[in-house]
Amino acid sequence: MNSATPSLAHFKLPVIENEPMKAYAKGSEERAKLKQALDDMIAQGTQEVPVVINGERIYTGSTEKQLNPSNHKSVVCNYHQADGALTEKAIQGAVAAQAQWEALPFNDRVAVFLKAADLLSQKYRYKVMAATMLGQGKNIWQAEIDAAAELCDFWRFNCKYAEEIYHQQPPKNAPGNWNRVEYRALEGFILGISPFNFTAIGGNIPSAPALMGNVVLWKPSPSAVYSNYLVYEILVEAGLPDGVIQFIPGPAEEICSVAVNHRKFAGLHFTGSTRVFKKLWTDVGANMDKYVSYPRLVGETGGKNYHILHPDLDKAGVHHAALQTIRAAFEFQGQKCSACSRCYVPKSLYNDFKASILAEHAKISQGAVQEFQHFSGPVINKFAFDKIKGYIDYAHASPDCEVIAGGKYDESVGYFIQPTIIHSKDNFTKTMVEEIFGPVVTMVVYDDDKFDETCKLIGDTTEYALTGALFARSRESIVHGSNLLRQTSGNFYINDKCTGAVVGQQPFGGARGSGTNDKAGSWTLLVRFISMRLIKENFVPISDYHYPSNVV
Ligand SMILES: NC(=O)c1ccc[n+]([C@@H]2O[C@H](COP(=O)([O-])OP(=O)(O)OC[C@H]3O[C@@H](n4cnc5c(N)ncnc54)[C@H](O)[C@@H]3O)[C@@H](O)[C@H]2O)c1
Ligand SMILES: N[C@@H](CCC=O)C(=O)O
Repeated sequence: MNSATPSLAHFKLPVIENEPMKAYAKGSEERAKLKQALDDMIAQGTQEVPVVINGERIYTGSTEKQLNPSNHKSVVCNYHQADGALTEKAIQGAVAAQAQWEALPFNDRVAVFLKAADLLSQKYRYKVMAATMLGQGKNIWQAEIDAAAELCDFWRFNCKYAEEIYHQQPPKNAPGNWNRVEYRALEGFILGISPFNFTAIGGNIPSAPALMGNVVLWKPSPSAVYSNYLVYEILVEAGLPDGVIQFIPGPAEEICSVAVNHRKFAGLHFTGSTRVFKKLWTDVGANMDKYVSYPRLVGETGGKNYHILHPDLDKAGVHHAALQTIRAAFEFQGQKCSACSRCYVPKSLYNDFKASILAEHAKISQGAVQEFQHFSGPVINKFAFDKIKGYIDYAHASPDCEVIAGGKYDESVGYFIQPTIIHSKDNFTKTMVEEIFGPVVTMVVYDDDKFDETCKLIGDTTEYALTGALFARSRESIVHGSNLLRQTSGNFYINDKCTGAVVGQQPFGGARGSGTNDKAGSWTLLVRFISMRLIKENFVPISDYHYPSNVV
């Protein structure tokens, strides 16, 4: 008999609010505590990160290193890798754990994630931020909005959304009947694959399906293993039962091949590049005859996000757009799927916009993240450095492009690439079309009387449709532009930068090449990981099978 808490009440969640963000101003308590956490983490040296399956921490001896991108001679952790056999063991353990986890009353599952959020908010905030800064190259503010605030918000708001979903019941009952719906987990396991660039996404990838009663194999990014492992241990301390989430860093293709070929593969929760998601989709498609049910494939992928300025902007509006473009293009070195990497400027405003953005660009300081004054830090690794460098070298060599700011790079200590601004005469130059995922933004100029055509160009230029922003003054321009740009992004911003969605405020995601647009940070993501069962209970026995219409 299940030892779950008997259902003796309908519990109400605590009031769910966004995690307050701390400013880390000079002399503040939070800055001192974060500094201490950074110093401690630097002093502790390289950490060992295990595979965790069924609660067992497994040091396989097959290890890879996660480097500090600010100083790539420094090793943040050695992580032990799962292989195919351990992946199979993780699947068996997860599937064995599901029945008891799903049967746990909703409030007991919720309590794990609410407690994890409070543990992160208070006890572990600075440690997880320090791991995100040193391991992934985020400065203080980028670490705060991600590894502290957004992850707390994911954990808390998902509970609120899940409660709202559970309250969705059939509105009508015929006399003598009671119709009810239960929200089952999916049969089998979910494969969760997370990217390097947000610790919060790492935490949400396994947590969202698990909250709904699913069991998950979580493969973190090799460039975010340490912070993701700390997140995992917080979930364990919060009471997550063994086997519900299996933590399996390791060779992605080997792990995914075992998982995607397994009969009990019930779904994929992926965030990462479009290329990888499309490959996984085809791998699943090739195995459809093996599965118990149709797997749920949920993916948030690439972006080639834009800012467009309307000709009706005044000088102040142009300067505001320049400031917001600096933030959207260069925060976290442009390593956000939402980063602004293309900018459309009307001819009449170009000189003012160029003057503003160059003046602001000149103020950007770049360096190691533990030197708090820097707005810009390193890109994540050698692969990214070489890829982004290639786009900059292309621009330097292209007759259609002029590098008007930045354009230099240095990997002698960390993977540092200067925030770079390109002016292109070609609307379809490579840096206007392809995702760069680095601190590079390309601007093109359009004729003032070609706003409508430019809006169409925005949609026709890339495969992506993740985020975009329109800067305009009049309501008429805002309405007109919003309508023309409807299909160009899943997150559309008006007079604001195209990055920075907050859980509970701006559900996040895009369609086309940017993903399935299931919207992380909203209820629509959670419903992808449930399978409803309708229950109709009849209270009144019948005495005859005939219907009145049969009586003649
Ligand atoms: N839309 C969003 O919400 C969102 C959020 C973050 C990142 N992203 C996208 O992710 C990319 C950057 O993150 P990244 O560099 O970690 O992406 P990535 O695709 O290189 O890696 C993402 C995850 O996939 C794994 N992976 C890599 N190759 C794989 C394979 N062949 N099979 C299975 N798994 C594989 C990686 O190990 C990692 O865990 C960018 O394209 C960015 O736009 C999108
Ligand atoms: N949700 C984040 C982007 C996540 C992807 O990298 C934003 O809105 O800036």
